[in-house]
Amino acid sequence: MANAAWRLARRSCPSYLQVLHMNRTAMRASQKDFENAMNQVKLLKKDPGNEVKLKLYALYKQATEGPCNMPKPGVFDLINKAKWDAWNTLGSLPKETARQNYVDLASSLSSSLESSSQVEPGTDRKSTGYETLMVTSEDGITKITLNRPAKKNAINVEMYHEIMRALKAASKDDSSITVLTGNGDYYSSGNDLTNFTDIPPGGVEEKAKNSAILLREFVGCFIDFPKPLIAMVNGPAVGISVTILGLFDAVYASDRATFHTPFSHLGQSPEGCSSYTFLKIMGPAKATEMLVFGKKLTAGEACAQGLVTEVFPDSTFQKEVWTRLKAFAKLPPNAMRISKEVIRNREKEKLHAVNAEECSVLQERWLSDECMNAVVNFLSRKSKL
Ligand SMILES: CCCCC/C=C/C(=O)SCCNC(=O)CCNC(=O)[C@H](O)C(C)(C)COP(=O)(O)OP(=O)(O)OC[C@H]1O[C@@H](n2cnc3c(N)ncnc32)[C@H](O)[C@@H]1OP(=O)(O)O
Repeated sequence: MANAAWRLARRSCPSYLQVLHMNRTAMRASQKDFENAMNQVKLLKKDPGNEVKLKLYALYKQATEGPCNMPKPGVFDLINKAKWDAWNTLGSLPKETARQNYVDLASSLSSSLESSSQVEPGTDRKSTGYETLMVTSEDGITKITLNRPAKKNAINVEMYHEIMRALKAASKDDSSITVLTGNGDYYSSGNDLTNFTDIPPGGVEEKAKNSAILLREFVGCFIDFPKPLIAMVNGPAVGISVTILGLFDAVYASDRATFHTPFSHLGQSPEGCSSYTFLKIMGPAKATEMLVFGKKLTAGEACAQGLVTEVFPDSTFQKEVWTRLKAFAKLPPNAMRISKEVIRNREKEKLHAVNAEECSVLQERWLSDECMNAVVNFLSRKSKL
């Protein structure tokens, strides 16, 4: 119902921006102003963010139905509870005032978001053009560094897109090998769990569908990457940052690194083709311990099981691995690319099918109580891995 209201608030019709600006001077917003404001919201080019969307939702409900007298949703029904809270906060605000406030808010959003969208995209970005990564290319090596150290390099939606962009660029640049690593003490803590809180107008089902599409495309880029792809696992790795290692050509790890895929704890299921690659790499028994029971492996254990190529003491990790990679990068690049093709190509079709299936299972999992409760627990700081 709440989503229906949000959709209603964004229902399409012609633009009435000018009329709306004239009406802003009136004492009270008319029904027509209100409808225009709803259209204005619909036409916003930028997402105003969850807080503002909640405010719009609450004002819409107050303006159309009056004070909130719905039963309060359960504590784990995170999204509907946030909506209920926003509406309930308006208390006995009169319908007319709510309508006027909605109109004012829509108008202010329209001017602030429209003007910020006129700024050239990327003008204040780093020279690399990435917000969440550092990408460098030298000595025949393109290095992609996950760069959200304060968040343990959790992969947010922007980072998923940037990694795909960086991989596509690396596949075409003149480097011969590509390296993925992390900045700070973590390699990556996996999927950014706050990704689950940005709910689109179509609700949680639409969110799950979009996430499955994103995940499939993301993993697809690793399956199809044409040059030798090397992971330098500088610290703990969690979730998807571990599962995709099965699609890399070599994995070098610091002895500080750990490998953890706690999908059952999170009410989720394996991705990154790990339901296929891990079984091939370490056999079903060990793969089950990791993927079903969430056993965390040390770097030594991961190496013994074939997931990691070699482990280095943390104190010499960078020096030793870079010396080796620089030597690899001097090998004839076409020979390396073709050898990778020979080794990997016969598996590609299978890997894409596995990827599609894993994403479709996850799409359902993300809607489960088990998964939603795990995310709520993390966000409310009740649980960590
Ligand atoms: C759309 C495609 C989906 C693909 C499916 C992918 C699935 C997965 O990857 S499942 C794995 C998801 N990851 C996790 O469940 C890890 C959650 N994080 C933790 O349990 C802990 O943060 C930790 C064990 C990784 C580190 O603990 P600690 O050393 O105590 O550090 P903090 O918890 O204080 O973390 C610092 C800072 O970073 C934020 N953060 C860390 N990991 C994540 C994360 N995965 N998502 C969102 N935020 C994360 C943490 O909240 C702290 O932030 P502040 O409180 O703002 O400082």
